[in-house]
Amino acid sequence: MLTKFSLKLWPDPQQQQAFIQALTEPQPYSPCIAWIKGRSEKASFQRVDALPWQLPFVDRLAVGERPGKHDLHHQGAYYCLDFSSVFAATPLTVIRKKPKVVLDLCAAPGGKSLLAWRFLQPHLLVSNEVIGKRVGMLISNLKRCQIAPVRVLSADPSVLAEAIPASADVVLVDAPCTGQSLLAKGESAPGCFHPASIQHNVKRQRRILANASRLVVPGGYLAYMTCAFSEAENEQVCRWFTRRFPNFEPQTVDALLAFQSHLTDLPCYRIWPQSGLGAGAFTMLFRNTQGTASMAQPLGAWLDENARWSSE
Ligand SMILES: C[S@@+](CC[C@H](N)C(=O)[O-])C[C@H]1O[C@@H](n2cnc3c(N)ncnc32)[C@H](O)[C@@H]1O
Repeated sequence: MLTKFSLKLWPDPQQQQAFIQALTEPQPYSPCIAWIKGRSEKASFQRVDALPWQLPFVDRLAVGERPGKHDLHHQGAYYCLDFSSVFAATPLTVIRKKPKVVLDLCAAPGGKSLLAWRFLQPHLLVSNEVIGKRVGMLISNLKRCQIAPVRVLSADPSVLAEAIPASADVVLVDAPCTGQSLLAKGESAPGCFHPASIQHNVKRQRRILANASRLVVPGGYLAYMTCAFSEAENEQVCRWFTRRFPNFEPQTVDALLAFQSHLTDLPCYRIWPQSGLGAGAFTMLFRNTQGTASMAQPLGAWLDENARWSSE
């Protein structure tokens, strides 16, 4: 099934082989940390050279470093992530104006929330995780890293779209997906190449994006990302979104031009597992071009009533 899948992605047999090999013989990638406040002198990790587009508060470490074991991690000095997550969050660097509200719709365990908070410094971060049993780890990570001000919600995106429409300057959709890139980390992702599983995810991704579109203020941004490789869950979902919601304009990210997806002419960016940078990621940014006046709802009272956790 993997061979058939790779044929759809790559016309070139060498690329197909490299892709298959990255998934069947996983190699370790550089671990990565995002500093929450500033770099600490106490950390003696061996770093590898930063890439030109790497977020300035992120370090890539030498393979073999174990930053999750260090006291500084327990103290919340940094957050550990796969470099693919840093890549997926990089389109946020296009956003020049400090946002009032950043809403992360699919937030647990919290990596993208944290990167967005750290880079954009919003007046308020709202991190939502619909699956109840995943909310605890999200709160625990936000608390450990002392992210504030933040409210944590646990609601389906459709509920939020109804309750607090046009309320966020930036909405993140790090969508649930087939998780195909887990294989490149040596983890399992049962059924991840099965067409039925891909279609199930596509439907869910479209539904989340449609609801997300209602949450973005005019002039605001919507970032879509996954850790899947299938064209259906990525380029095709984005193509569907641009047709269905033409007021959402695709945004070019100059820093990522070298990562342009070869599967589309939309500004979609990808890290492939055979690049050696990370297990894999897809990312695309849209801007809501409908009007410029803010239609933001008075969020505060609704959040006070509905938040599962608040930093204040
Ligand atoms: C790729 S993970 C998010 C990772 C997270 N953004 C991070 O960087 O740490 C996708 C998340 O979407 C959640 N999810 C599952 N079904 C969902 C739905 N219907 N709507 C919104 N989120 C959903 C999953 O529970 C999961 O936590």
